[in-house]
Amino acid sequence: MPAATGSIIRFEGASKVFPGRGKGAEVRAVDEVTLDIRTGEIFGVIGQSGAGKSTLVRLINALERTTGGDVVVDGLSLGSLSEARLRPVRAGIGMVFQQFNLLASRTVSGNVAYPLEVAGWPRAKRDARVAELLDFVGLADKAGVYPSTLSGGQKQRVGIARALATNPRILLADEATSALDPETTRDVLDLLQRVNRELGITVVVITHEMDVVRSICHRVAVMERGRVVEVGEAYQVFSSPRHDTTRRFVALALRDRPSPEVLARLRTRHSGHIVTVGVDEVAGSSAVLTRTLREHGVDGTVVYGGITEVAERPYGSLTVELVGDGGSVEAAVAALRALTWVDDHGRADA
Ligand SMILES: Nc1ncnc2c1ncn2[C@@H]1O[C@H](COP(=O)(O)OP(=O)(O)OP(=O)(O)O)[C@@H](O)[C@H]1O
Repeated sequence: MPAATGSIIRFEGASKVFPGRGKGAEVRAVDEVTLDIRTGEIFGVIGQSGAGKSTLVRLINALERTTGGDVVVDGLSLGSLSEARLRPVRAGIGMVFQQFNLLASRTVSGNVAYPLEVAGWPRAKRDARVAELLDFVGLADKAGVYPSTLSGGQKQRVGIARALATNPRILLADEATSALDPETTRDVLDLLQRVNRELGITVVVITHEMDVVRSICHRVAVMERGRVVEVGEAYQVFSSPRHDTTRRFVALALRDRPSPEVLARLRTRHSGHIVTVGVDEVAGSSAVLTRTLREHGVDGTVVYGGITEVAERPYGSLTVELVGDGGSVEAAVAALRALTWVDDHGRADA
């Protein structure tokens, strides 16, 4: 993880209230959010549709202005800045969108060059920068083609190259992978990770998929109805979610724990004592599990589960059928409990 030092973006009781449409009530899209995003990190904002994620992120580049509180970017309080003084702040922030927003009438190079033209870069400098960016995103051979001929993943790479053109310190990615298939999503997430690591750019990722957070985010905020209901290190939030909304997102991303239906099927196939055991960096690995069972003379058969990576650290659970004599299974379960969390499903006939 890059060294995350001071905060580059700070929400200070920031609110955005939209007037009601027609006779409808006003919408508190962002409701008194206080939050720090640190220099050099990949920060995720997750929440269901309508939670206020897009609005929160649009407050960072002042595409939306706060109606209460403030947002401080690089030490500048946006609430007090005029439109003219916001311009250089916006130039230091790149943005990529779910629908790519490429100009169909321009080639790939033309799209990437666009913000440089707007910023008044001379032709030769512009061409060199575009070549460098296309090389970085792996599209040097597509410079002269039009966006309509590109795949979704390639379009998003162009979007990222364009967003990086003017050397921003911050990149905002609003559901950047939501229109992509899983394999292409992985490629684009890898690219965002390189943007962060190799260029030192702070990346803010908005998503409704915890899998995106699991793959690349260092820290995450969970939003619900305009509020941040949980914030922390991605690993911490995955391993001990405190809010119900967070728990639902985590369960969807990991899919490692057996549902009641799966458990019922497991019982028809396995008559022994079934437990689900947490596997994480602190509590050790599946090797610790195996050793503990061996020490108690208990046989363990993995019947369900999965171990994945959260923020590049191991995390998951294994559901195991335990078979042993006398009280050995109970003793083994007690020993496991001392190491990690254990969900004891018992025996089918218990
Ligand atoms: N310009 C606007 N005028 C009125 N209401 C708005 C406006 N923009 C957003 N909203 C409302 O603010 C709330 C939050 O919207 P926002 O788009 O920020 O949520 P989101 O979490 O990004 O959801 P999604 O993923 O569906 O975009 C929603 O109820 C939305 O209808």
